[in-house]
Amino acid sequence: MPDADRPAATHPDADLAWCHEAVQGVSRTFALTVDTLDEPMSSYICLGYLVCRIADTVEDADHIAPDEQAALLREFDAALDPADDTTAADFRDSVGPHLPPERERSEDWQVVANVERVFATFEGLPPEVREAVVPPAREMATGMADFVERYADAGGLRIETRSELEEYCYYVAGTVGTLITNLVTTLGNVDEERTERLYAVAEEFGLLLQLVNVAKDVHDDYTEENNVYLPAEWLAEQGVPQEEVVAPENREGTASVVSRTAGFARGFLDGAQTYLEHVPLVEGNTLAAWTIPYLLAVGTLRELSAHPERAVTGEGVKVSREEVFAVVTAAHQHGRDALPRLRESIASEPFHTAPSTAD
Ligand SMILES: CC(C)=CCC/C(C)=C/CC/C(C)=C/COP(=O)(O)OP(=O)(O)O
Repeated sequence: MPDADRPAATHPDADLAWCHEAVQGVSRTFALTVDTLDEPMSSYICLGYLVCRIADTVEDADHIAPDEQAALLREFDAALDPADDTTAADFRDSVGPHLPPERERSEDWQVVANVERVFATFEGLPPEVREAVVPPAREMATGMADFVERYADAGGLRIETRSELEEYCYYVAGTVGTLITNLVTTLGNVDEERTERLYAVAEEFGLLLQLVNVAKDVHDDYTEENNVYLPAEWLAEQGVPQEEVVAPENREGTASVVSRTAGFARGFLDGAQTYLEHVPLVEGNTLAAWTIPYLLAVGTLRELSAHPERAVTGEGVKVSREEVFAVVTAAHQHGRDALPRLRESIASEPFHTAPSTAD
């Protein structure tokens, strides 16, 4: 959207408050993160994430035909493009017929329905914030459109190889790493060497978090969204066709691919930790905000190793509420030097039962 056409938020404070409320409903990860950041970074990340989440909701919608989904994602990209006349209102008009009826609308779809409000609030942020968010958000939306088109005939995504899984994770989460890094490096006075170092590992942080989700959500991704992210080549080695990924007779075979995916994710832990060791704490950015998802990923990987089959049956793989609480508390209490010790402790046993939490 060109600058001249930028709508002013009519009730900026109420709109911003609405956006903060909305984040609490759509993402457990970002609910914690946004709460743990200080202002103004908290609002920058809140809006940046909501913009990305709209694309994600369209991409996950299996009630929309793939060609229509791809067209919506491309229109969303155009609405973000400063050089294009397409507006959030145009996108809202196009997505309108696909919105679930108001009473049945999930929080994700309420955010999509309120795209104009999200954009108006986003437009009220400083220009350098918008310039940090828009390119990665556009890369995400167009990457998602490409994937939806690639698998249009399959009815849902069917990742084939390890490298395709990595490519997919880059578009849906690596781009978020870039978005965060754009914000913390352009708003802070960060030297070139540190900036380069951060970009080199930001993508790995996103890949880590997304691969953990891929490994733990096998059942729901297939039954609720008709997507199989476990690579066909890995499943084939276990004799499992992608269409039978959650069939009871394939439980063991699929579980071993879940473990393999968790191992793949583990390979990105060092990169994510390097990010945490160097991320600049500027404009309300806090170390704890990013330490929390990192340590929760470590805990989820531990649970995945212990019970990979639970990702297949739908029983669910997650760290307990008590452990989340203990991790959040520890992330607030400790600095960068404690990261290796916290990681090691959480990798071996649930954190709230570990002796070191009583330190
Ligand atoms: C540099 C850096 C910090 C990179 C990390 C980038 C990042 C946070 C990517 C988001 C990936 C992700 C899987 C979020 C959680 O899922 P979700 O939002 O779908 O919701 P859930 O938490 O409810 O599963």
